[in-house]
Amino acid sequence: MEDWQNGGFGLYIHWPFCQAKCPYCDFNSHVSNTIIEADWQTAYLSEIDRIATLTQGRLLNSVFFGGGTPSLMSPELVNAILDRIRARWTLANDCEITLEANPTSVEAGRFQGYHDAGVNRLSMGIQSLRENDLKALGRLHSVQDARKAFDIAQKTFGRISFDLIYARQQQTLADWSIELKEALDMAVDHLSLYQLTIEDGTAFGDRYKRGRLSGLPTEDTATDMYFATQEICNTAGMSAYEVSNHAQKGSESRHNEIYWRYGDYAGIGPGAHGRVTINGQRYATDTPLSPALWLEKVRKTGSGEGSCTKLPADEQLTEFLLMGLRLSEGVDLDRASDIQGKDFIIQNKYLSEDGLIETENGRLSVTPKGRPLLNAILRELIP
Ligand SMILES: C[S@@+](CC[C@H](N)C(=O)[O-])C[C@H]1O[C@@H](n2cnc3c(N)ncnc32)[C@H](O)[C@@H]1O
Ligand SMILES: C[S@@+](CC[C@H](N)C(=O)[O-])C[C@H]1O[C@@H](n2cnc3c(N)ncnc32)[C@H](O)[C@@H]1O
Ligand code: SF4
Repeated sequence: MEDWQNGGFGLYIHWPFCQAKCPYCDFNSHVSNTIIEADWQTAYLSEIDRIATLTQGRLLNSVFFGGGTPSLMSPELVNAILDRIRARWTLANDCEITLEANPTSVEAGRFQGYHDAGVNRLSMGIQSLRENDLKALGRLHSVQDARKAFDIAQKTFGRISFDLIYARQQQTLADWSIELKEALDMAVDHLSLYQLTIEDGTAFGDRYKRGRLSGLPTEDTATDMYFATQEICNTAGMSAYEVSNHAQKGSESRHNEIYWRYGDYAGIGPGAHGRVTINGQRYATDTPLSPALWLEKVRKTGSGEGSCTKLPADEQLTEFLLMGLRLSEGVDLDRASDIQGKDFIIQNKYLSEDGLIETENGRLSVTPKGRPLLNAILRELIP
């Protein structure tokens, strides 16, 4: 086996800029009007060369342009990055190349260019199909923009996905059920459905602390929304393959699966993290968060690496379970034993007696009933 013990190998490229900062978002994204693309291109290509040297001979299963808003990159920049990647690694025949896009008309105008550069999957941040809610979420697109951009994407790419956020302010269970069905009518084969999380350090986080974020559903309503989501998507043939990700069979995101199957991925760009195995040793890598510092570091030292830490077996096992149990397919118990160097034993017998987890054909998974309790289950399973 290897590569990496079947999770595969991918590259994550982080573009850290957005046109405006959304009030809920704690991703590493910044608004700047002084972006010199040529400098960014030089830095990305230099990082690709450095990482290619460390991972020579590996077969690439996925490239993911994430952000920030990668659809603000010019197609020429995306093409230059992909050209360099194609020159440095062998790409698997079915290599998935995804780019995250915001659905404004300007960005939709670049879709063909991304396709021509080699992108074969587009992931669109639609977030909501309700005008007022898009405004409350601070988005710059309208529902009509989103639908138009989606149509263009559908004509351009073989695979498309979009993200929606639910459990929003003033949203009821009935509202969400109708909106979700409208989304499913848009004939997609992959959907990411995220429950709104109020993150510290965001505008929503600040408003929430001051008691100024009104109309959020209660925890019980949000849980009901989660179960309704599962039911509606199951009926539409779009079951969850991970907590928030739904797909038709065969349309699961390869890139996401690399992370959840605990494969290897190298992170390029400000704030990108990676898990890379070199000579049998698994490392966790990261890079400086600040776009300016990252750019400066690559230019001056020839490396954007912030830290590169050997992962001890117990941390690997924790990560393996944390990631893998999010997937409906669960984790391979033999691999858990391999990682920790002795048999992996489930200590708490009540978890399976209560129908929260199950073991079948050498795999351990969390049942649909257990899924909302995933964090509590993980605490019981991690030695
Ligand atoms: C890095 S963003 C996506 C890229 C793109 N800039 C966009 O906004 O469309 C990835 C996704 O995470 C989700 N997301 C970000 N912050 C969230 C939050 N606080 N709660 C729930 N989902 C969130 C959004 O659905 C978003 O599309
Ligand atoms: C937020 S998810 C959105 C997925 C999207 N809905 C789709 O199906 O394509 C984006 C992907 O990029 C990865 N990612 C996001 N930020 C990252 C970072 N800073 N370093 C490495 N990977 C990152 C995530 O783990 C995930 O696989
Ligand atoms: S949600 Fe997307 S567009 Fe909004 S700030 Fe975050 S990364 Fe940027």
